[in-house]
Amino acid sequence: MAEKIAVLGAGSWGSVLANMLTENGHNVMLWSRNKGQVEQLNNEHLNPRYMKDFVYSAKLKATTDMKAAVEGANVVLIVIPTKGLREVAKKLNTILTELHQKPLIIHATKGLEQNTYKRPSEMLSEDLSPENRQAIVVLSGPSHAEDVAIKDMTAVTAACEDINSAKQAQKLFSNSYFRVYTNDDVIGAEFGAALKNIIAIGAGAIQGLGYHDNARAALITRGLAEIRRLGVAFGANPMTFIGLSGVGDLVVTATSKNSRNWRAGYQLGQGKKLQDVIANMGMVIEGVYTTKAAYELSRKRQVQMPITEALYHVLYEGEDIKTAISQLMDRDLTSENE
Ligand SMILES: NC(=O)C1=CN([C@@H]2O[C@H](COP(=O)(O)OP(=O)(O)OC[C@H]3O[C@@H](n4cnc5c(N)ncnc54)[C@H](OP(=O)(O)O)[C@@H]3O)[C@@H](O)[C@H]2O)C=CC1
Ligand SMILES: O=C(CO)COP(=O)(O)O
Repeated sequence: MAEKIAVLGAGSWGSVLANMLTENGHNVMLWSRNKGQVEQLNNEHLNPRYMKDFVYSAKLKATTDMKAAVEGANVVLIVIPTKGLREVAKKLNTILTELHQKPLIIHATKGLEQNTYKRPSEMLSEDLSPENRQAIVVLSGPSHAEDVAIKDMTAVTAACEDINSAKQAQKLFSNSYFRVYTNDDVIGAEFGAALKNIIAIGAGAIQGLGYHDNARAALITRGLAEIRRLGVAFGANPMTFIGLSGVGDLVVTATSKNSRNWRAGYQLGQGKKLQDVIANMGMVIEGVYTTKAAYELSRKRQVQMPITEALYHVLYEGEDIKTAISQLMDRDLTSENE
């Protein structure tokens, strides 16, 4: 059944998901705060800053007016970086109160909030009043916008404690090249999504330094161990970390040149300065901020996250990457399952 869907956020992922939902037959309105971008999407079906050379469906409509986007929508998909999520959620909450609407909320944000260490669904459940929303579903998994845009085969997870809402999201997004599984473990899905970006920066960095396949496999595997440790400490199901929103997303992000986090790490490994890498990316590098939040959270909770800690010292205290790697390798020898 065709649904009316508002998509908030027209960056690489929001715009490609909006396009896919349009092609799935839904009535989609894409919201962006950027007037020029909206005009170009509506008139030329292009969004070159975020998806160079990709031509969007002529049926996809965009607007800078959030109220117009949301009016009549029974689903709101939020695809905003962690840093801007509360600002957008608060604005949405005011609009939903005015419109007396109660849509299903789906989000695709991958990160943890600075200082509070909250997951995106926790932020949304605080800023969107219960009378203005149904359940909150997390859409997560190995899904670079660039691959979905060219209809490459992709599989992701729709996670929600309310499994019927997860199933609703599953139906909306699924098609011949995009397969959605359900999961009821929101905590695991969101920790996996946020923390894999840290390891992806690390994987890029070691490749930028000239290390090879063994090093990357070691980093991914031991990265997964510490992602799982932190997630489980907060109540995640350990099985979720061997699923799409865990190892799946970790593998794609830590091995793909499409990954903003991997590319950032690669440039750092080649000696570029963090501020220059951020300035030149032109898109969000969530892992830079998640590294700080996860490092602080792991210390507070007394969970061992040696790779995250090493990257924190590199990104925030200016430690030389080679020194950080030596320190990681020289730690006391230990058992794999600790
Ligand atoms: N790119 C991908 O392949 C995937 C990304 N994700 C996740 O999705 C989220 C979004 O990523 P992505 O699309 O890549 O990000 P981009 O950097 O490509 O785009 C971010 C979008 O969010 C908008 N935005 C940022 N802050 C605000 C704000 N305060 N108010 C209104 N709009 C805002 C930007 O608007 P403006 O242009 O005006 O700055 C832009 O449209 C991230 O958490 C990311 O980890 C998840 C899966 C895949
Ligand atoms: O989450 C993603 C793919 O699943 C996108 O990762 P990047 O932000 O590193 O490009």
